[in-house]
Amino acid sequence: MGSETPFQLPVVNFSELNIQNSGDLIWYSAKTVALQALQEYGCFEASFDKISPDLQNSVFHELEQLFDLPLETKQKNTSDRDFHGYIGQIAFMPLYESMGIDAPYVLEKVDNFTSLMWSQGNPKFSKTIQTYSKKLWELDEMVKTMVFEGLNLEKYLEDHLEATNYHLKVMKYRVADPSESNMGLDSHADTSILTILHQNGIQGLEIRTKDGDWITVNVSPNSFVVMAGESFNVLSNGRLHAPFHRVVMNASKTRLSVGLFSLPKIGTTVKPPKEMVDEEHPLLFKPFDYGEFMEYFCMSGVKKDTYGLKNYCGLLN
Ligand SMILES: O=C(O)CCC(=O)C(=O)O
Ligand SMILES: [Fe+2]
Repeated sequence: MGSETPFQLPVVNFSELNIQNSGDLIWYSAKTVALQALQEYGCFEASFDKISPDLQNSVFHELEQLFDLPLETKQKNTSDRDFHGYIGQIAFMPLYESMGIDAPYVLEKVDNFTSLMWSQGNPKFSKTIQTYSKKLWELDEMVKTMVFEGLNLEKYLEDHLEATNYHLKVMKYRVADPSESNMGLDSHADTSILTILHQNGIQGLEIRTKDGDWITVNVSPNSFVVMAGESFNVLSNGRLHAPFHRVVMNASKTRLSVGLFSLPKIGTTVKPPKEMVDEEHPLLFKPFDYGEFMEYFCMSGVKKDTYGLKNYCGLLN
């Protein structure tokens, strides 16, 4: 394991794009690259100057302050949903800590989180995270518009977006002690529809290709990694690849990262539109409910290098 060849993911520039101009040639060429990359690698690098370097610096500055809070404070970030609250102090991944905020583009939601962390409030934190999340959300919608257009599923897009929830996860990976493993986060595929990742300039993300090789993703400064999760794999009836990925901490500085996860709303049935199923593409999954799947997923224990959703509702297991 771990051939770790330096590798450049396909890059898509979203800076000049907006959904209103989806008839333009630049939209079309960006869409072609994005869709191909999601099919081949399950991810691509996105540049998006609507999130300026200044805003990025502010986000990571605020996150430094957040992770510097006492553990008892950070542990006030609880959730009735698995994996949505504080995660950390885990024996087999000691470098990792994370916290989560649902619907992070809603100021009130971020404020609720902020007031748990700082009893006197912290308007700067709230506003920075909300502004940033709203822009990430725009990027998420552009990517989904491209995928739905590219797969001729435009007529389903609106309902699909309506049936989606968003969760922002903020993460910290500390530097490993000499006696510790440098594995920051073990290999997994996201269960989300799409995940948009962003880091503080410290590398560490690795992706497993369809051939099983691990590649180090050197993300350019100011760029994002857009990645398909298993829910998109199901929705596209296998067309989009959900890559296994992990974080390896070879850096000598703390790595901070952020992920905007889009997730199917609990109580909605996820299944591919009928256009995705034909003789050449037999149905690969039973329809599923994300909430019921998560219950199964947590009960059965998260297993390294295993597709949870495929295990749960795959028809060809
Ligand atoms: O920190 C990263 O870049 C990756 C995080 C990740 O894969 C996850 O939270 O699912
Ligand atoms: Fe992930």
